[in-house]
Amino acid sequence: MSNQTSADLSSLSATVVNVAVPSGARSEDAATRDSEKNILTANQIRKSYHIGGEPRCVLNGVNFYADADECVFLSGPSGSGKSTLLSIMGCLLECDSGEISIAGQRVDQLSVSKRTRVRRQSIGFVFQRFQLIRGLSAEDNVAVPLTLQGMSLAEAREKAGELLGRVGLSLHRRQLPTAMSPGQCQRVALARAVITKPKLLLADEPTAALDGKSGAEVMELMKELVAETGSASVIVTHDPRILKYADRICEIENGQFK
Ligand SMILES: Nc1ncnc2c1ncn2[C@@H]1O[C@H](COP(=O)(O)OP(=O)(O)OP(=O)(O)O)[C@@H](O)[C@H]1O
Repeated sequence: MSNQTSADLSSLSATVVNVAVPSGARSEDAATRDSEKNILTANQIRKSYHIGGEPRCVLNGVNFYADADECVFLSGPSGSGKSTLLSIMGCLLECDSGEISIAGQRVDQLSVSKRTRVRRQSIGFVFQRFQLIRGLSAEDNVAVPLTLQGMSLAEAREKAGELLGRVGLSLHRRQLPTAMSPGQCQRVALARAVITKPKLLLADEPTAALDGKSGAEVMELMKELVAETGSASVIVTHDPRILKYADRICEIENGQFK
């Protein structure tokens, strides 16, 4: 993620107050929620990094949830642990302790290979810098997750082509990412993230590298595509321009949600 200025952060906080987006991350209020809608639950997540042989606690007993049809923003100062939490929830990084459930399945105790399977089947990722494969066309980038699930390349390409049409890139199917604009690249990355209809979409600063118009287009498409599958989305962002897309904002500080 980019290093954002404190001005950006105060702007985000100020807007939180102004638009009155619900805040809060706690899973203790589960009794008041519809458990059938729950997609992601994280309970008492702890994570330390060892720096110079010394442990440094980044997440100190974090609780979090995201439900179907919900877009939750994660905010907080630089270094507060947002990306770490996102990586743990995305089965990319192991926590030291705590429980994570995705679509009703505990994932924190799974073997690496089983967590990889959960990731491929249930989670889509969007990154700030797109992370497209440079040597593959837009269509093949989007087809990759389907082929990893066992679909033939021909069928995967057909579905990828259809989805690229949905995100306004039907004329760019055969183009390499290096020949596309940042906004177009992020739309390809979004298509790649949702092509398997994942239950959970995780995005790390998806609009930070985009101008306002491209960022809004990506967010509109993300909301539209995620709504079709009833997925939950969790977005780490410092970008006050996209605040209106949040259903709930959770602010992390000193290893815990405020
Ligand atoms: N692999 C690692 N090894 C050691 N320390 C790490 C590692 N990854 C992250 N950290 C440290 O953990 C803390 C939290 O990092 P993280 O990237 O999760 O924060 P963040 O809130 O996403 O920050 P930013 O908004 O600046 O991207 C930071 O102090 C960072 O330097």
